[in-house]
Amino acid sequence: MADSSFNNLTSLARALSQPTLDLTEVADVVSHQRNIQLHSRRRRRLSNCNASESVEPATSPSAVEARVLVINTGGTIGMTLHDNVLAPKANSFVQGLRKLPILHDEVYAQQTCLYQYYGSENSLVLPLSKDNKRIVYTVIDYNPLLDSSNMTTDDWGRIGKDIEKNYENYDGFVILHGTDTMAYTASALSFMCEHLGKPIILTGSQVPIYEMRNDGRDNLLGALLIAGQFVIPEVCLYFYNKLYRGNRVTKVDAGSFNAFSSPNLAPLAVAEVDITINWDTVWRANTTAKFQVSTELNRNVGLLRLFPGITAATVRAFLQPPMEGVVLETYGSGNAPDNRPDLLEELKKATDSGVIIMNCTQCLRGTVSASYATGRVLTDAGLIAGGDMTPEAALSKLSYILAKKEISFDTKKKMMGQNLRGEMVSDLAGAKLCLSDSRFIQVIAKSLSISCKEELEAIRDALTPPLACAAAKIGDIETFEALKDMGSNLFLSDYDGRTPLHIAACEGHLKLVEYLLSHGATVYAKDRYGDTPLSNAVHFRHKEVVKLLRKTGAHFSRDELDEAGTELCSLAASGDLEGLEMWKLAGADLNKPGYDGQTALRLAHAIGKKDVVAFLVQLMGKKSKPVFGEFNEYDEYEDDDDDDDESGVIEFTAAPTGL
Ligand SMILES: NC(=O)C[C@H](N)C(=O)O
Repeated sequence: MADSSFNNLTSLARALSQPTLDLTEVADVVSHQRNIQLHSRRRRRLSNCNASESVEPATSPSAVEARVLVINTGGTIGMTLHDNVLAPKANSFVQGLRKLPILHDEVYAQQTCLYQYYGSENSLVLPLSKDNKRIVYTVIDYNPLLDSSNMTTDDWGRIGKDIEKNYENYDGFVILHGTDTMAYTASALSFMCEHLGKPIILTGSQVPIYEMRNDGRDNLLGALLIAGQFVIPEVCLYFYNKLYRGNRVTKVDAGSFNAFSSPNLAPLAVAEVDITINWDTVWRANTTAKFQVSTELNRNVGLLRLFPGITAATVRAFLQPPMEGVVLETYGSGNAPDNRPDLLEELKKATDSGVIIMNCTQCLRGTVSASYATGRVLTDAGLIAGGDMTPEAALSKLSYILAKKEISFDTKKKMMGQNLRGEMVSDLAGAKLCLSDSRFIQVIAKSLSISCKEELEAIRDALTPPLACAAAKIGDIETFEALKDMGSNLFLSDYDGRTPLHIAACEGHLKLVEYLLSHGATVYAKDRYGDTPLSNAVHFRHKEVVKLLRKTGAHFSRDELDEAGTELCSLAASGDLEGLEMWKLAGADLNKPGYDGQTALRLAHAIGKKDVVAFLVQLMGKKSKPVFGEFNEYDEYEDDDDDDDESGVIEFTAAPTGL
C-alpha cells in the first residue's frame, strides 16, 4: 500500500515538474491516489475482505465510483419461458447479470472488496466507463416480480417509498419495469417525487436479457450510465438509446425495440457514440425544498375515450360517484360534438358536482387548443384543457393531485391546468404566464444578485417586450396588469418591431386589443416589414378587431396601400369574398389597381367570376357604381333593391376581356 502511494506521489511530482504540464496526467494521478485511499479505507473497514493488501484496483487507476440503486419490479427484461409463455422468475436476475461481463466486472469487485463493502451480494459493478467512472449498482428484487400489466397504484407507492428511503445513499435510481404500463408509472413517479434532485430512470426491454438477441442489456447499461454520471433531476424513461422525460412518453410499438415515443418533447438525451444530454430541456425544480415522495394516490380516476356515437348513458355511467377525476380523450385539438346537448349536459352535470374532467387529445402529437367551436363547448361544460399532456400523465396527475388533502378543490383544478413537472405546455387560451405577480422581475434580479435600481430597470426593460408579446399571444390581460405594476412600458416593440398590439391583432384577442388601445397603445405602430396591427388583423380575418382598430383611427400605411391593388386582385382571382370584405372593412379602396393596372373587378369579370363581380359591386355600393365600358353585362350584377342609384363610377381603363 505504502509503495503504491509513494509511486503515485512520485508520478505526481514527475507530472508537475514537466516543462509542459500535462493536466490529464496530473488528474489521473490525483484520481488514482483518491482511489487507492478509497480501497484502503474499504479494507480497513472490512475485516473479512480477502483481497490482498498489495492488490491495487484492477483496470484503470483513475476511476471514481458512483452508486445507483436498481429497483427490479419485473417486466420482460428478467422474464424466462415457462410453459411457452414469458413470466418473471424470482431471485435469478442478479445471478444472470453477474454472468454478463458488459454489466458486471467481477475482477474489480473482488479486488475492491465490493460485496463486503456494500454489504450486499446484490451489488454489481459496470466495467470502467468512457468517462473513467465505475458505476456500482445494487439491485433490489421485488417479490413478487410483476408483469407490468399487473401493477397498481400501490406498486407506484412502493417504488416511491423505496426511493425515498434510499435517496441519500445513491447518486441515481434505475427502475426495471415492464414496458406495458411503464409510461403510467413514469408519469406517476414524476408527480409523486417532489423537489427531485437526482435521476430516476425507468427502463426494461421487449426481449428478455438472457436471450441472444435482446434489447435489455443496452437499455439497462444506458440507464445505469446516465443515472450514475449525470445529475438530471427528473423521472425519465430510457429506451432504445434515448432518454425521455417520463411524463411525456407513451408506448407506441409492441413489436419493436423502439417501443416508446415522446411525441411532444424531444429526448432529454441521446446515447450514440457519446451520450449527449440536451441540458436546455432538462427540467429543474425552482425550489430549495427537500426531496420527498407523496405516495398518497386517489384511485377514483379514469380514462374515457370519445368515439362517434358514444351514448349519454355510457358517459353518465362512467361519471357516477365515486368517480372524482376523469381524462376525456377528445378528438383533434380537444374537440367533441357540439351537436350533442345530451352528452354535454352529462359532462356539465359531472363538473358541477365536483368531478375534475381533463380534456386531452386522442392524437399522439399536438395540443388541446381553443380553435374550434367543438372545443369551446367542452370549456363551457367545465372541462380543463390538458394542453399537450399524454393521457397517462393526465391520469396520474389527477390521481396525485386529488389525493392531496391540504389543498382546496379550486387549487386542485388550477394545478391540473398548470405545468408541474414539465408534463405539459399549458393550454394557450387559458394559460397565464407565471409572471402574474409584479415581483417577477425582482425575483430574476435577486437570482442574478442585482440590487441597484438602474440595473433592475435595465432588466425590466429588456424583458418586458418579449414577455408582453408572449402575453399578447395568449390574450393574457392579467399579465399586462402585472407588467404595468412594474412600471413597464407595455408598448415597446420586440426586435422585429412588433408590438403587443400587432400580436393581439393577429390572434384576434378583441378584449386585449381593447385593453391595449385604452391604455395607450398606438394603432400606427409598424413592424420592420412595415405592417400595422390593422393589416395583421385583416390578414388573419379578425373582423371585430378590424372594426375596433378602424374606430380608433387605424388605417393602412402607404406601403400597405401600395400593395392593396395587387392583393385585391389576387383575392378576386381566387374568389375569396371574405378576404375582399376584410379589405373593404379596413378602409381599402376597392378600385385600387394592382401592379399591372387592372382592378379586382375587371379581373374578376375577365375570368368569369360572376359571384366576385357581384360581390364587389355590392361592396362598392351604388355611389361608386361602375361603368363597365364595353362590358355590358353589368345588369346581371345589379342590386335591384338598392335605389341609391346615382352617378358613382368604376371605370375600366381598358377592355375587360382579353386579359
Ligand atoms: N416488454 C414488456 O415488458 C411487456 C410485459 N408484458 C410487461 O409489461 O411487463
